[in-house]
Amino acid sequence: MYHVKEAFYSLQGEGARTGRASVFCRFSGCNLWSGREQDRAQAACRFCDTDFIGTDGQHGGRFATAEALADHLAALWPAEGGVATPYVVFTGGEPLLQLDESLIEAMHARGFEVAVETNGTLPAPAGIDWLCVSPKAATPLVITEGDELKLVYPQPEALPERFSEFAFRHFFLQPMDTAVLGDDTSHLDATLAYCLAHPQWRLSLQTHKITGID
Ligand SMILES: C[S@@+](CC[C@H](N)C(=O)[O-])C[C@H]1O[C@@H](n2cnc3c(N)ncnc32)[C@H](O)[C@@H]1O
Ligand SMILES: Nc1nc2[nH]cc(C(=O)O)c2c(=O)[nH]1
Ligand code: SF4
Ligand SMILES: [Mg+2]
Repeated sequence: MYHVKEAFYSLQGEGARTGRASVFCRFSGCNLWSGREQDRAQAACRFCDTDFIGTDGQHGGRFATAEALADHLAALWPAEGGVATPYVVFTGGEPLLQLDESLIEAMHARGFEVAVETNGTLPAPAGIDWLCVSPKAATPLVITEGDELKLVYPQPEALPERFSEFAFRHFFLQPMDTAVLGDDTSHLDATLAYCLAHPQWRLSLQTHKITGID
């Protein structure tokens, strides 16, 4: 059974594929935080900007089979999609708690390219076309290669230097959004300064928050 908090059609807001039309599948649950505010201060990941509890969001639900979930997600891609390759982004919560080869194959069978946004602490199934790893604090990474490493910045326990030798095609720093923590500090200036001083790293802005799309 797959548990999906929400699914929606939008533009990828972050990283190297910013602006690309995407179906998002947000799985329920995470291995680094319960998702409850009272647990945040003790969690392994403490700055999460996302509600991933339950299955009650838009187009959320419980799906018994990979085929059923794949049909549900494929239906969110516009019928007049033209020549663009359909694209699905599996996120969460932590998608690698639930994503498996059957679901990836079912999306490929429907013509989709498959992207994943993961915290990198769990092994990835075969067949992923675009893998984005976003390391969290002191947690041990089991995925040390992929397409992009997108580090939320700053994290005193996860300095960029720790990851700069890993085998990723792109290295991004994304300013930590602390609004969800009731804090209006901007981490943009520090992120800009790091990227300017270390050209290996590129700036990733959460453009969906700037534009107000999903
Ligand atoms: C909500 S997470 C879900 C996927 C996966 N659990 C992970 O952490 O990569 C999606 C993306 O949002 C980023 N993110 C989460 N909270 C953020 C925040 N407060 N500011 C900036 N990026 C954040 C994560 O680092 C990750 O790249
Ligand atoms: N537009 C948009 N782009 C995104 N990229 C990663 C997201 C996520 O929450 O994983 C996300 C999201 O929630 N919305
Ligand atoms: S690992 Fe990802 S989903 Fe889990 S709490 Fe952190 S940012 Fe949120
Ligand atoms: Mg998000």
